[in-house]
Amino acid sequence: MALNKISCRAACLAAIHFHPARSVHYARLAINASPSRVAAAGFSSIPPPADKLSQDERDNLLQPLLQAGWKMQSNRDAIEKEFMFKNFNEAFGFMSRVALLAEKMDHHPEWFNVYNKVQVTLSSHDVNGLSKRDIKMATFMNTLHQ
Ligand SMILES: C[C@H](O)[C@H](O)[C@H]1CNC2=NC(N)=NC(=O)C2=N1
Repeated sequence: MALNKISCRAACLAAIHFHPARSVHYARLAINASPSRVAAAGFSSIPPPADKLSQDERDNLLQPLLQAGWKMQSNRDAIEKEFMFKNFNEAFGFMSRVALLAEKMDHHPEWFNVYNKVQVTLSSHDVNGLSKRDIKMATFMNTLHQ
């Protein structure tokens, strides 16, 4: 039993090394173990991360946004856009409406406002890249600012 436990842990550690973000999932595959044996090896069960946009979703869902003023950031899997308004009041009203959606979605923009300008960056921190949550929020922002 002791050797079995050592080999089980070694397999788990190897799985973590190769793909930490999905360690429990790969650990279970690596040791071909039941949840109870994964738990016995010292791993709690965690859900896999919400999925990043697939290439197909980028081609179909992201493209319309890129044609509507959003740009891919050069150094990370994120999109950005600069919104200009007539005055601060309109800019802040935009931010207030987005803030309500952000709280409802539990998904928050990275943004910078000076007077009538709002610079927005969207990315999903939990998957370290773009997800459908970013598509939804960017689309909503575009409906507020035709
Ligand atoms: C604890 C809280 O639910 C999380 O940190 C939420 C908050 N807002 C978020 N916003 C964004 N853009 N990405 C996230 O992963 C995220 N996670």
